Amino acid sequence: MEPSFSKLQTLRFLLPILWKISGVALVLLIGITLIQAVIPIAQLSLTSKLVEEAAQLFQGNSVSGLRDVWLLVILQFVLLLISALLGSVFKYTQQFFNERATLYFDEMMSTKVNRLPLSYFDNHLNYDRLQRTSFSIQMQGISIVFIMLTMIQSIITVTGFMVVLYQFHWLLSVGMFLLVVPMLWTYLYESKASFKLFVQQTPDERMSSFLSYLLKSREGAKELRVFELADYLIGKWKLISKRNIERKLALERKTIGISLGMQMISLALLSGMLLFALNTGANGRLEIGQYVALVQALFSTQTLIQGLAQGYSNLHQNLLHASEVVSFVRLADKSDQRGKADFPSPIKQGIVVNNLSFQYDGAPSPSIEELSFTVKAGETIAIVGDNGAGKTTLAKCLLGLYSPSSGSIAIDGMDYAEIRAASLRSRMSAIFQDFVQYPFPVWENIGLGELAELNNRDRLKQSAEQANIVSFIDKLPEGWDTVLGIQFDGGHELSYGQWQRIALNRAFFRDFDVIVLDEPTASLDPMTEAAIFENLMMLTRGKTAFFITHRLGSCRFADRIIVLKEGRLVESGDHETLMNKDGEYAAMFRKQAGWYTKEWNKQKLGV
Ligand SMILES: Nc1ncnc2c1ncn2[C@@H]1O[C@H](COP(=O)(O)OP(=O)(O)OP(=O)(O)O)[C@@H](O)[C@H]1O
Repeated sequence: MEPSFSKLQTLRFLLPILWKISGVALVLLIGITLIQAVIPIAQLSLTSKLVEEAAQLFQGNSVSGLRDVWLLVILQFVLLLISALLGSVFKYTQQFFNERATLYFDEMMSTKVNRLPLSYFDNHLNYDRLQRTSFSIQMQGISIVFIMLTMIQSIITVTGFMVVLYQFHWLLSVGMFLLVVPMLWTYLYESKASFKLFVQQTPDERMSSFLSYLLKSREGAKELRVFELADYLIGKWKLISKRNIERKLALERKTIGISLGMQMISLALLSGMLLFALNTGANGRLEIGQYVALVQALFSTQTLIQGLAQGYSNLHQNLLHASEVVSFVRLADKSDQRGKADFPSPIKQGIVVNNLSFQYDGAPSPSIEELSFTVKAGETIAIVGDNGAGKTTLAKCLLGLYSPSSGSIAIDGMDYAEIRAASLRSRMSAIFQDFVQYPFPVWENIGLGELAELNNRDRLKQSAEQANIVSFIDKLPEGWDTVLGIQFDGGHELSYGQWQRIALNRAFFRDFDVIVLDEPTASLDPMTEAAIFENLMMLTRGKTAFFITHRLGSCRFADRIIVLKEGRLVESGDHETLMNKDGEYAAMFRKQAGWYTKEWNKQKLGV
């Protein structure tokens, strides 16, 4: 996939950013580059003079004796010293600039990723793009400035050398110029081919890193041992990695062949020019000092031209990588196209879901279809249904994380799309099935629910009291300051259910109008679960709450139950109404209740 930004557009986007990162460093780097560019030209004329003087001295023809030679040697020493000093300053400034730029681009990417709609993460092509953008930022994007500086330096030096060569004979400068063509072609071919391979290989590289991570991660450790999967997964990883390596080596073989051909042409040209210089010398038209300078100029120019061609091809490749970054950043900017209204807090009337359908990117059919229901402000709604019925999808739509494919959701008559994203988020809270386990202290794990109150220990304690987890926190080795999880030094691991209680508290710590709880008690013991549901009324008083659950007993706490089946709403009403109706809900409820009754015994299972 060819990035959609031209090299010029990419440069126009990048250069002001690089200037912003550190203008002073840029000026310093450019200044040093310019000085370093003319030093070799001065060196060349010094060498010529030095050899001339030395030849005179050795033959006993020198008028001034050693004095002039000494002066030249000192001059050469000073030039080399300046060059070395500037080299060191350049190296440090480069490192400084690199570190700053990496930080800047990493931050820019993380910010942009988090501004993208959640649906961005539902398409595998976007994961490929994210991977490529990260790689391009880390490895390539910011080297553009250094490549350009090196090229400027080489162009100035080469021009100086070309002038020197031209003074000997115009044929030499033309011959040198001819060297550029095959070199440039070769390197450009190589850079285009390797970028194409980089894009092609992204899905395989992703799978390979996923497997490599799984094989070394804590998440995979249990299953890999129980099912003895290590050898199988290592084999799978090796197969993909070998395929990747083979593709890279095939490209390498091809480019080495082409590059060898190019080198032969350039060496033949160079040898021809050396013979020409020797011939000129033999005919008495060159002094020995001039001959030495000429040979030095020829070799240096050849090396510099090679560097220039390589620099140009690197620049080309880097710009391709950078255009990945630019198109990603631009794409993120386009995504936030919501309205400007504020969330109508507190909610007075309620939420109206009207003909809501949502289809995932690339999915063959909608996951929820034509859902219509209303929720009064302050109501607690249970959402139930089989696996894959569309409960979580509906929850994400209710949270404004997904925009409807068709239909709408409105709060107090205001369509979600009209509300500013930040305003909508600030009034919503949620706990998901796969909540995050932050390896931070307890207070931070809970406080993250409402960043503005993160350091308000009194509010944290009050919220923990309401959620009934104070005694649990007090029993932890360092109470509120206990770092959770064992990934880091001094961390204390919790059971999944304990983690869930912390995550629940985080959700309730937020100052919200609407809360969505996706299987909030799935890992809790029956006593804790009962306590939480009894507490739910108090915790959500005056707020609108949705909870998804497979444990239908908890639906008794809901004002209303919404039953989904294959993405459609099939029933809605409170527990009594739905039981009396004797439809889907009643069937599911009886099935579950049967597990706890006398009739459900071993005989029924045929044991
Ligand atoms: N990111 C996705 N991309 C494509 N399809 C998806 C995605 N997430 C879910 N689906 C599909 O949408 C349908 C509804 O999924 P959803 O997660 O909403 O169901 P659910 O009722 O919450 O299920 P469960 O009870 O198992 O959690 C499923 O058929 C699923 O395959």
